[in-house]
Amino acid sequence: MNVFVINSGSSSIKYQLISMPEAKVLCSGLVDRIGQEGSKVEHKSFLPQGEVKKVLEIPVPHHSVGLTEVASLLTNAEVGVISDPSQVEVVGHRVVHGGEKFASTQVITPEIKAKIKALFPLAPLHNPANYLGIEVAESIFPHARQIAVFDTAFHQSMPAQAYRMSIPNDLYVNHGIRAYGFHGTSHKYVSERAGEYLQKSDSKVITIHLGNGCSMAAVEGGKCMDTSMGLGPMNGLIMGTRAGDIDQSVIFYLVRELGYSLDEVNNLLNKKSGMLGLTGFSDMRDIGKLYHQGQPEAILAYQLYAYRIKKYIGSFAAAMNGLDAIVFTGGVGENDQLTRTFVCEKMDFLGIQLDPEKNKLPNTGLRAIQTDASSVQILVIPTNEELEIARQCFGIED
Ligand SMILES: Nc1ncnc2c1ncn2[C@@H]1O[C@H](COP(=O)(O)OP(=O)(O)O)[C@@H](O)[C@H]1O
Ligand SMILES: CC(=O)OP(=O)(O)O
Ligand SMILES: [Mg+2]
Repeated sequence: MNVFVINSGSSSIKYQLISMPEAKVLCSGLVDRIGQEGSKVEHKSFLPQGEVKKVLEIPVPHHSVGLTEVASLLTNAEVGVISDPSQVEVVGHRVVHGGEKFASTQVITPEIKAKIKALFPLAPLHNPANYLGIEVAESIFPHARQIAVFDTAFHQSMPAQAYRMSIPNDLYVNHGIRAYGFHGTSHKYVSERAGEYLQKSDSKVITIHLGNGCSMAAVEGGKCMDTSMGLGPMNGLIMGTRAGDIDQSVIFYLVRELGYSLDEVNNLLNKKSGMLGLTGFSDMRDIGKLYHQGQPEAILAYQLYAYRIKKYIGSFAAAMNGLDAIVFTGGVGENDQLTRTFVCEKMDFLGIQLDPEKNKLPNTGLRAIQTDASSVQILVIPTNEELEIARQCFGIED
């Protein structure tokens, strides 16, 4: 069964065509900078004769243009891996917010689409792009079953003490205001890999997903017990452009004293804050270069970014009453040695001791980077949200 997995972001689409159940990746790629200057499609096909790459530097004004280009690459004479779009039997969509309705993968129906749409205000950077991806895929692959895999699903196992907020009960009961958590597909995938590696069914693991969006999860015996994101994917860790946890007073001050509208506050905290607000850059590679040049803002930004992660490690270890492993994943977690160094510094009281040499190992797969004396394992595990989505799609089709 061919599953085409689409991970639509606000300005990018990541995709993979995966043949299940053997989990063979036929092709993969990225449509980047949608609606901006310099947009492009980077495509890789895994053909019998080897890997073939194709880069299209073309205007991609919106998601439908990007997905139409990708669909034609699937059947392209040079890099194509199928002969007709009807050979895609399932399209698996990453949908960021599923609210309290969806603890599992769903076949997309008009009702499901309406629910995804109703959650736009809670995930304004993500759900609209996910919805658009579904509509475009329905027109390009009309014969395929469209399936949604929700970022929130893995976190539905959290106990009430982790997801409820200390505000009047009515706001939860009648309006669903609670913590939901995100990046669940990634936290699930890497925590399962960690559990297999540790060979311990009741393992206590903290997963640290550091991409453009960043979040952490406390996972005990394979179940999520707590996570750093909440009602929407804004709070918790410092991210590329999002502030993460912030004192509520700041919002009132911005509105009452500095004349911000609520939309402007939302835009500030989602798109202009985080590492971008601290350094002028959101991409960790740029900030890493500035750090090595000794730029004070970049040094402070690294300190803040890591300090927030350390605080969550401490609180999640306390919440689980123990810790077997911490897992770094996502573009930054997998690749940035400096972030891992900062995070693990002065954590030996918890049994976390990084081996600086092992920390330099290339990102070629799962690796353990702690010293022999470290009682907590420090793992780097490349995430694979697309494979996890394909598995879940196959699971409900099977
Ligand atoms: N070699 C690297 N060193 C440091 N940071 C990296 C490296 N490669 C990617 N990153 C960072 O990873 C982040 C993107 O991560 P990714 O998981 O792809 O994000 P998302 O899926 O949220 O778009 C960017 O901040 C980027 O700078
Ligand atoms: C939920 C979320 O923050 O996703 P991303 O990291 O892809 O922006
Ligand atoms: Mg991501």
